[in-house]
Amino acid sequence: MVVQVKPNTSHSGKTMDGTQQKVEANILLLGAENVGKSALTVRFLTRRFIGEYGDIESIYNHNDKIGGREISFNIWDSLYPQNCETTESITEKHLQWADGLILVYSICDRSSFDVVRQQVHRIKQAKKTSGVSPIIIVGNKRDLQHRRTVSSEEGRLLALSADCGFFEISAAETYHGVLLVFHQLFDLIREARALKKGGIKGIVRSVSAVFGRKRAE
Ligand SMILES: Nc1nc2c(ncn2[C@@H]2O[C@H](COP(=O)(O)OP(=O)(O)OP(=O)(O)O)[C@@H](O)[C@H]2O)c(=O)[nH]1
Repeated sequence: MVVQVKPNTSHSGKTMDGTQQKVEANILLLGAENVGKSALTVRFLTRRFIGEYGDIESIYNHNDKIGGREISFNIWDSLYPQNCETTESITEKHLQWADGLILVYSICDRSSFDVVRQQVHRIKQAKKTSGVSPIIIVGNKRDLQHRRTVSSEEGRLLALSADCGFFEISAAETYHGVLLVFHQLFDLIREARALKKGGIKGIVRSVSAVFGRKRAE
């Protein structure tokens, strides 16, 4: 299926009358086939796990509220090419579009963990000059402990060494873990934007906005 990609025009801020504008965040899901990329996406969109998803590559839109603010998520559920041993499937187009990335492997499929390792490496190489968008690595299918071939420690270490976030979840069992992944990624995107906009001052402003809000609640 052909995916139409609009240029990345995500922005945030206030409208002329001072009201908060909707914030947009483009999120790209990558990872080998069969790891649960569609399951994660559908869980986030509908709170449901439906079991079988078919091979459809799509960009979905989902509106959410975080800390009282309207967020418009555009979620690109990508397909990993069959019989492809390389990571050439990640194009500049993917990376330019994405404000943040979720790299998914299955805890019971070691080769899918290797794919994520290669993809992280490739993304870091490609974005060396323009700055890397935040990445969260997700070990999915946590419910299948008896078939585990990738330890939590290995996942955590990979994330640590590549400066990525890390979660182990089961899209099949819980909605909450999936929600945490998307919300944490959104926080990282906001930090990255603040840093781009105003250097360290931007981050301080963004942190104090969070604490200010927390105190008010
Ligand atoms: N046990 C278990 N099965 C899962 C979980 N998440 C997904 N699955 C199953 O894994 C299979 C693949 O899930 P998909 O979401 O289609 O995986 P995908 O990564 O989108 O696969 P491609 O479309 O081939 O890229 C399906 O049979 C799902 O039901 C999970 O957390 N636990």
